[in-house]
Amino acid sequence: MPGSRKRLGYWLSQKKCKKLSFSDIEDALRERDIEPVKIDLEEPIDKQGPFNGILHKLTDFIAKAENGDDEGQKVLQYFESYIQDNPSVLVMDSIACLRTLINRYKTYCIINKCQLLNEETAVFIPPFVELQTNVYETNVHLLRLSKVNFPAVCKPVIAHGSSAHQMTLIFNESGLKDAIYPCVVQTFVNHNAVLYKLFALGRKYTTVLRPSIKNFNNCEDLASIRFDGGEISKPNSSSRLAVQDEREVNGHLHESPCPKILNRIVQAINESIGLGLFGVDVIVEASTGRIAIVDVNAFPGYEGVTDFPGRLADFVREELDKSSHETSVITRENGICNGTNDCRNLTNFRKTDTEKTSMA
Ligand SMILES: Nc1ncnc2c1ncn2[C@@H]1O[C@H](COP(=O)(O)OP(=O)(O)OP(=O)(O)O)[C@@H](O)[C@H]1O
Ligand SMILES: O=P(O)(O)O[C@H]1[C@H](O)[C@H](O)[C@H](OP(=O)(O)O)[C@@H](OP(=O)(O)O)[C@@H]1O
Ligand SMILES: [Mg+2]
Repeated sequence: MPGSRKRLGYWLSQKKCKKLSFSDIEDALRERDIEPVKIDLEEPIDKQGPFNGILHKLTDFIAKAENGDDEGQKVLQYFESYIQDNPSVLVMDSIACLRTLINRYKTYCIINKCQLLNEETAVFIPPFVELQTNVYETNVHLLRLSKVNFPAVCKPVIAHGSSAHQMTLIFNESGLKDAIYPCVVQTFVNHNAVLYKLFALGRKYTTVLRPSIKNFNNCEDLASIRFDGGEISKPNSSSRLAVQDEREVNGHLHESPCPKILNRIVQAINESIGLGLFGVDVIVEASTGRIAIVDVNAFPGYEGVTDFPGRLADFVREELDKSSHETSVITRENGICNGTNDCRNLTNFRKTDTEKTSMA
């Protein structure tokens, strides 16, 4: 029933709980009549329920499972079989959506199909290509075919996990020997070293300004540069790569992107990938003012979002209420279930891969 007391299972790493001050989130949830229960992944989940919803960040396990790791596969298997047996439990976010998101190439491809990306909105994804192995001639050919220009950023295909942020800036074709494979190579866009993080909860979001990589002009002869993609745009980044030389500034320095367009970007990603808790990293192309989407992150840090615990708790409450409303509508319309276990899933979080693709 919408408005009634709910039980929310959650699993976040200890590090993530600490970073988010999860005890504040627990208080905010309780204020909204939601009882948070930490899930022990080593015990059967059904014995820890019943749950109306589950909030989690299992991306590291998903990334490990993709790499064939036993622990990752086991955790996911248990989790997914629990969800299969309890389809009325709302999962924030669904494992299927996160599987897409941890692969940078798949994520870029899905967003690229959104109607939002056009000349009128001036939103784009910088040209990119997936390179599987270090075969120089093939890679040069693929790069040219995909219209990826130099400088370019080489990013690991898998976007989460320990080695997901090791990136290489390359300035010419011979730099391809320095990339770590498999990777996605993407044209580097000069943006005056400013990045905008859009921290989203469903369709609502907050914009936070961050440091970013400086401009590069006339740099065809530079040697490749390795960097940690996860560190450059942190609030207190101390990277020399993020220090903009005033002489290299192009166009207008701090032209903020139009909030209406940012709003549409968040909506498009919420719908096309089916995510509820996510961050979008955008930059403004210095020479044109166009907005480039360069990264989408699952359940990011939300650092800089005012009253994040309250906003997250409001979001969870709304989603749980929506979910129980949808469940009771199916019950009335089909007479197929009793409102507990038999209902089909309706929300974005639980769309199947086929449904998601057709929405893109
Ligand atoms: N196409 C691009 N053009 C210019 N700069 C870029 C581009 N792509 C990424 N960057 C820069 O590289 C940094 C890391 O890129 P990206 O966000 O894709 O990596 P990440 O490791 O997934 O980071 P995180 O997950 O912490 O957001 C960005 O913060 C931005 O400064
Ligand atoms: O500055 P933000 O909040 O974007 O930093 C995020 C980062 O973008 C990634 O989402 C990280 O997730 P992983 O790639 O899965 O490691 C987040 O790490 P986490 O430890 O908070 O989950 C960063 O906060
Ligand atoms: Mg990322």
